Amino acid sequence: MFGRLFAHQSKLIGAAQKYQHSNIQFANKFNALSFNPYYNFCLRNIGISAHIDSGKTTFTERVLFYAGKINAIHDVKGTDGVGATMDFMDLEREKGITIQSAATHLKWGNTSINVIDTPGHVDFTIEVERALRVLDGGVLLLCGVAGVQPQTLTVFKQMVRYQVPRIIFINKLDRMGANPWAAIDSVRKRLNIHAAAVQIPIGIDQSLKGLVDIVEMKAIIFEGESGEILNVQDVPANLIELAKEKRHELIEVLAEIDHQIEEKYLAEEELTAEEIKAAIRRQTIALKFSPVFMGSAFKNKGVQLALDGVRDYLPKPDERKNVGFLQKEDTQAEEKIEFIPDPKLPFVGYAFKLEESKFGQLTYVRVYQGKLKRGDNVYNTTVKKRMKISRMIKMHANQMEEINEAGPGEIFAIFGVECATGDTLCEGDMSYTARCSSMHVPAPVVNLSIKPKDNKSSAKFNKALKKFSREDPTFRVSIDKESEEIVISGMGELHLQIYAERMRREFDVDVILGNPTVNYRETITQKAHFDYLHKKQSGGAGQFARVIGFVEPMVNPEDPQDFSCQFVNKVIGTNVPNEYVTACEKSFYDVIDKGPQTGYPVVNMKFVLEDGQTHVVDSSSNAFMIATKYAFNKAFNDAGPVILEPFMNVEVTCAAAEYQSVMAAISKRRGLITNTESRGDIFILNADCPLSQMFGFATELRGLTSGQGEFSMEYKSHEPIDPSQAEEVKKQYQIRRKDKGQD
Ligand SMILES: Nc1nc2c(ncn2[C@@H]2O[C@H](COP(=O)(O)OP(=O)(O)OP(=O)(O)O)[C@@H](O)[C@H]2O)c(=O)[nH]1
Repeated sequence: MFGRLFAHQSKLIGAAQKYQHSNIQFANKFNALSFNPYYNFCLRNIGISAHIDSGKTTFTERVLFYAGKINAIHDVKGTDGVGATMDFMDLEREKGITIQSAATHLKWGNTSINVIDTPGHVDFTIEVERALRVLDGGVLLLCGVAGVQPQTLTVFKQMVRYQVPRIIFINKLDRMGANPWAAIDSVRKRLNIHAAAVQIPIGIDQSLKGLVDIVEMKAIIFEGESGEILNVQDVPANLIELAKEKRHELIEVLAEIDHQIEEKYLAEEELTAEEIKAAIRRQTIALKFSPVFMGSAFKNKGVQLALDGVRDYLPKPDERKNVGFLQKEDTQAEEKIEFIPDPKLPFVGYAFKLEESKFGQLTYVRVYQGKLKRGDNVYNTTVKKRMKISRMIKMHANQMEEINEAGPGEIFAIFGVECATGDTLCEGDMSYTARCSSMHVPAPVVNLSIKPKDNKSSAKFNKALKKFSREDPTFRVSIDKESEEIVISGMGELHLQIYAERMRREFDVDVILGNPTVNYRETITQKAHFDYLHKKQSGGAGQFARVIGFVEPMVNPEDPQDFSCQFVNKVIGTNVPNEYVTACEKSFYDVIDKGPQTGYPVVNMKFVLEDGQTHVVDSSSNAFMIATKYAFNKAFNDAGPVILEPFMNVEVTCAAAEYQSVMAAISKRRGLITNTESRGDIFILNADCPLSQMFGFATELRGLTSGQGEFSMEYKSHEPIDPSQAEEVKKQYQIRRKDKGQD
C-alpha cells in the first residue's frame, strides 16, 4: 500500500516538475493526496556553528534560559559545579569544549525550535556535518574581536554544502577590542557573501548596554540579573546618525539582490520595517543574504533578539527543498524525488546520529516526510530490514521526554533499532523504498597505534572500538599489516585522545597509545608508458602476459580530499580478453593500496590499459595480475613519484609582545607564514604547516605565551613532502619492512 503511495507520489512529482508546478499545487489540482503545507508552520530546526570558543555553548545556555527551558544560567567550564546544559559529558565540562553535538527543543512564542549545539574543534567536524545535513537553518557565531577565523570558514563551507540559510551573531562585544564593523567586513571579504547589520550596539566592551534595532528604529536595553528584561526605548540621540547610516547600508545591500527593494530604493521611496523584514526573509531563505545580529552571550545581551531573528528569517521545514531517491526494489532503479513535509504521505526519516546510552542504542532521526507513531513498523533501506518502533523520545541535552509521534520536520530519537549513521528509515514496502541523500564524511588524517594495558581487557577494548566506529564515521579502526598493531585514525590528535579517554571512563579500559603519525599518500606527477612482458616458460606450467598502456596523474581541483584512482580499459580488439582485463583491474586496485615508497595508499592516478598479448597455453588471470603489478611498479617510478603529506591551515593568536617567538616556533615546524595581522594588542598569524610537525604545538605555545596564546588548525590539502623528509619517511618504511622480515 505504501509502495503504491510512494509510486503515486513519484508520478505526481515527475508531472509537477514537467509542468513547472509546485508539488502542492499539483497535488491539490489532482486531488490525489490531501496536503497540508502548514503542518509545521511554527517549527524551526537550527544549528549553532562557529570557530572554537566563539561562545556557542554560552549562547545556547542563554537561549534555553530565555525560552524557559532551564531556570538558571550555568558556566561552560562547570566552575559553578553544574556546567552548561548542552555540554553534559564530564569530559566536555572538564575541558570546557563541546565534543558531541547535543540536541534540545524549546518554544519561542508560538514557534517550536529544535536546536543543535555543535563542536567548534576541527577534530569533531563530523558532528557539524551531521547536524547541518538535517537542519533547516543556522546561526553562525563570530567572535566580535577576531571576526572570521579558520574554523568559521570550515563551518561556512559546510553550511554551503548543505544549502543551509543562516543568520550571523557577532558575539563577545563586551570584550576589549570588539568591533562589529570589522567583523562584518571580514564576513564580506572572507566568506564572500551579502551580509549587513540589522542592529548597532549601544556602548561597546565594558559599556555595552543594549542594541538599536535599525529595522524598527528602536533601542533595547537588557536589564535584570540575566538580561531577561527588555527595556524598549527611543534610539539615543548620539546614535541616531549611525543607526540611519547602517539602515541605509542594509537597504543598499538588499537592493543589490532583491528586486522589490531595488525598485523602491531607486525611486528613493521610504521603506517600511515590514518591507525590509520581508526582503531579509526572502533573501536569507534564498541563501543570498545573511542578516547580522550582535551582542554578548556571556553578558546576557542580545540573545533574545537573535532568537527573534531565527523565528523571523530562517525557514520552516516546508520552505526547504529536500531531495532524495525513490528506489524500486526489483530493478534497483532510482529516481530523484522531493520529500514533502506532509503528514499524510509515507514516512521518510534520516538517521543522522547514534549514541550509546545506558538503555541501549539511541538513534537520532529527522523526519522529512510523513509521520511516525510509536508502535509503527519502519523499513531500513540500507540494511533492508523491517523494525518496530517501540520507544520514541525528544531529547533535551541528556534528558529524555517520551513522545508518541513525530511529524514532518521533527527531530527525535528512537531506541533499540538496528541502524548506522546515514541510514534511511521509511514506511515503504518491499517494492518501493526511499533513500535520503548522504552526508559528507571527511577522510581521517591522523593515526595512533593503540592497545589495552592489560590483556584481560581485550573484550571490553574491542567492544569500545566497535561502538565508537559505529557512532563516528571519521573514527576508523584498522590493523597495520606490518606491525600487526591496532591503529585508530581520526581527524586530529585531540579526537583520538578523547576516544582513548572515553575508553577509560566508559569501558574501564586503560590503553597505551603510540606516537601519532600522519596519513601520507603517494602519487605521480607526469605521464609514463609501460609495456611489460611477464614470461616464465621454463619447466612446469608456463606464465605469459603482456600489458601495454600508460599511467597519468588525475586530480580533482574541486575536492582536495578526492583521492580516487581509476583503472581505464582502452583495449580494442581481442589481444587481451575480458577476463584478463578484469584480472589487471583487480591487480591495479590491490597494488595501489600500499605505495611502493611508504606503504601508504597511492592516490590520484589513472592506469590506462591499451593493449597486450596472450599465449594460447601459458596465459592466465594470475599471469596478467603479476604483469600488471610489475608494469605498475615500473611506470610509477618513471612517472615522477612523490610522497604527499597533510598540510593544515593554522591560525595562532597571541599578545603582540610574543609574536616573534611564535613566528620562530612556526618556522621551525616548517610552517609557511601566509598572513600576519595586529589588532590592538593582539597578534594573529596564519600559516600552512605540515601536520606531522604540529604534534605537541599546543604545549609549546602555552609555554611561549604564558598560557594565553590560542591556536586552531584545519585540514588544507595533501601536498608534496620536503625531499629531506621524504627520505626519512621512506627509511622508516624500510625499517618496518625489515622488522617484519619482508626485505
Ligand atoms: N567575554 C565574553 N566571553 C564569552 C562570551 N561568550 C562566551 N565567552 C567565553 O568564551 C569561552 C568559550 O565559550 P563556549 O561557549 O564554550 O564556546 P564554544 O564555541 O561552545 O566552544 P567549543 O564548543 O569548544 O568550540 C568561555 O570561557 C566563555 O565564558 C561573550 O559574549 N563574552
